[in-house]
Amino acid sequence: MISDAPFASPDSEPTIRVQDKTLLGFRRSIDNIDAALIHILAERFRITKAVGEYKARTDLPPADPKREEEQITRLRQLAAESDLDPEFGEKFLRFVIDEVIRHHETARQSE
Ligand SMILES: C=C(O[C@@H]1C=C(C(=O)O)C=C[C@H]1O)C(=O)O
Repeated sequence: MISDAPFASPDSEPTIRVQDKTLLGFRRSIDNIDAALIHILAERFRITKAVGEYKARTDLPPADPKREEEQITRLRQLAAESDLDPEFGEKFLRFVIDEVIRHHETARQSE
């Protein structure tokens, strides 16, 4: 629950105060990180769009399972070294790669 009230009423869960300075400080950092993630993802999709167009022009298949496996292995390793759950790292990358392949299939159909 989010509230302006300084105290939680006794029978409810603790409330999050919108002026909580500590929480606001954390959230400013989260806001910057989320913005960076969006910019990084946008750049990645900008380049994979070019890859999709190139593959469609040159009759290459949309997906490259060997390359995906190499990337996933590499990024699982990086995740482990950075204290990020490698399972989560793989799931996230798989989600992104599947979307890229879908775009490549569309590019191929419209070629
Ligand atoms: C971007 C490519 O196309 C696909 C998408 C990949 C990705 O998003 O990392 C990797 C391999 C391919 O299945 C590529 O072949 O490099």
